Amino acid sequence: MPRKKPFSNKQKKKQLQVKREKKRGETGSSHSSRNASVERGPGRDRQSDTSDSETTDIRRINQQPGTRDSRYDPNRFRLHFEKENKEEVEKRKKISREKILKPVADKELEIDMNQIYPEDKGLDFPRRPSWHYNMQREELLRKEEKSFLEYLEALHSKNPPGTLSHFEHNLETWRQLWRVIEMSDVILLIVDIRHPVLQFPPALYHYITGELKKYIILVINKVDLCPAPLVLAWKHYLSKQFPHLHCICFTSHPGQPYSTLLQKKRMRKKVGWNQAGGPIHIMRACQEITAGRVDLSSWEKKIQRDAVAMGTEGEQADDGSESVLMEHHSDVAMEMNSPTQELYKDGVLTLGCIGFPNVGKSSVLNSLVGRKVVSVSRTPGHTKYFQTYYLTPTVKLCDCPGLVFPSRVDKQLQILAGIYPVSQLQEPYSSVGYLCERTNFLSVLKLTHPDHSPETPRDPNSQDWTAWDVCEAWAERRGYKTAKAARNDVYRAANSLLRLAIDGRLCLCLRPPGYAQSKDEWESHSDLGEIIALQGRKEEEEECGDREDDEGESSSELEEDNDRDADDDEDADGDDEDDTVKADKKGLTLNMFSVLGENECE
Ligand SMILES: Nc1nc2c(ncn2[C@@H]2O[C@H](COP(=O)(O)OP(=O)(O)OP(=O)(O)O)[C@@H](O)[C@H]2O)c(=O)[nH]1
Repeated sequence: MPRKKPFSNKQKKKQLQVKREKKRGETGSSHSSRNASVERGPGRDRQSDTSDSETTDIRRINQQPGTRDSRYDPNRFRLHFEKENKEEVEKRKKISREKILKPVADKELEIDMNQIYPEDKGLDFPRRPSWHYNMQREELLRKEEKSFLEYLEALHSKNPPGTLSHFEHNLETWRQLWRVIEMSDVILLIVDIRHPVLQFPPALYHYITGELKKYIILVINKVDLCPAPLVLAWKHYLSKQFPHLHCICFTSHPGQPYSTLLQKKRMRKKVGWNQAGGPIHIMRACQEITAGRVDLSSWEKKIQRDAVAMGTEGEQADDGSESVLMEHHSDVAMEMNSPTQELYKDGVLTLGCIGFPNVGKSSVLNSLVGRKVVSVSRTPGHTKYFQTYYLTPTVKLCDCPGLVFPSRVDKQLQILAGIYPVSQLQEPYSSVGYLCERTNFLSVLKLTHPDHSPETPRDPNSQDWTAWDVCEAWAERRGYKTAKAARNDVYRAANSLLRLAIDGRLCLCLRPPGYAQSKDEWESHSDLGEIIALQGRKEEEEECGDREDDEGESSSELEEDNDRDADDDEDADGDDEDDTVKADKKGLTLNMFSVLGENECE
């Protein structure tokens, strides 16, 4: 009898998952070829379902637990990124151990749009191929898949291996974008003020404003995380580059610069979502765009009501009891609308929130509504389905899952911008190195150099740091130890540092080209007061946050969160604070999404 092959639990799980997927396909439920994502590489023509497969060159991230509801697959819109070459990963690890970190010149933080999205590299995004109402479902799906393959081929023909950033390979998620763009009259494109050029694909701008002739309101979000002069400089740079944009600055957390996660949650619980800075500016931009074709007076009144309620402590701004949140689990592929359909249908303005993962789309939506209607998380790719919500009888909001467009940005910077779930990174150290070379990490983290090798003893006060040293010193400071050998858990420390950066607590802000020369001009600009007021700061506080001043919180404030550094849902069940406190009391890292594999690093 042949010997049985060893079969790991992981393999078993995968086998069961594949079986389940197959079964669903056979029963004719929503999981058939529509679920397919197309893969590049040796198996280029092959199509796969959403199950994990080690044989492909696409990595599927954010495995979600299955639900009893067999109508939809929670993993259908998982992030799909190209797998990284093993040797490349090992090489980067080695460099992180050996390369001495050197602060980069300020000039290097100035990033031009053309560096990220060079015009001649064909950095387009997948478009929905033409269709007509008489098409059969299967025919349409095949056509979309074929067109997606052609898109990938064209992209790779202009960009040699290793030059492209991580980008979304899940066709299902692109379909969600198509649908949201089709049904929206005005697009709210949301970017993070710390790195707006990364998240603003010019191809999308040209498609929406040029081909579809629709308007884009660029919501420059999280302005609480950047110094006001830099916010102004970015706003002017983007408006100049893209003249058809309506640029709006926004924050869901005004008045709380660099507050800890715990403070942020407590504050939100106390004051709710209706204290955001910016909804009125979005409303005014919409008034300008619609030019009286939609009656927006109900929205204006709502904002006034919210402002009054905010002044009356403890009062809930708007219970929104008449509004309904709809999750669209349906077959998006079959919901066909012409992208140039009649605008403002039935006198309703539909606003579509789109953007990269983690830029704060759901938070903007909650802030516009004035309370939590969609869930917010630090984990990128949290929003799974597009969701619609009536803000008022004449204003409909639509939240789209985050999408990563192809670009030529460094993967290290992409990770710091929060597009990749940190707990699932194969190699976090090079991103830590990237961060440290661009921030004043030593003064913020107050680290002591580890004297980590008896063969090459180093001066503990040495300024020669490698990325690995930083992680080791942070592990030592936070008491992160490996379970087996009780050595410093460097991987966990690296994850923790990256999360601090993504949350904006160790702040890395890019700058528009020429910022260093024109800094004085921005610091005395007449619009500065408006931005500072939006941030909820006082003028004298404004100095902080710049690289040469302070990159974030003090080391003790960073520690206040006490290990709360997992990829967690910020407001799961709306009862986040209690969970946090419980976790803090126990001194444990509570990973509500242990399924994400966070604990694997321990
Ligand atoms: N400091 C600060 N943080 C913010 C702001 N808006 C959102 N965040 C944080 O950014 C993270 C992501 O927010 P979400 O609203 O879930 O982002 P999203 O774009 O919907 O993310 P996906 O679901 O991945 O597409 C959360 O940790 C939020 O607390 C803001 O204005 N300021």
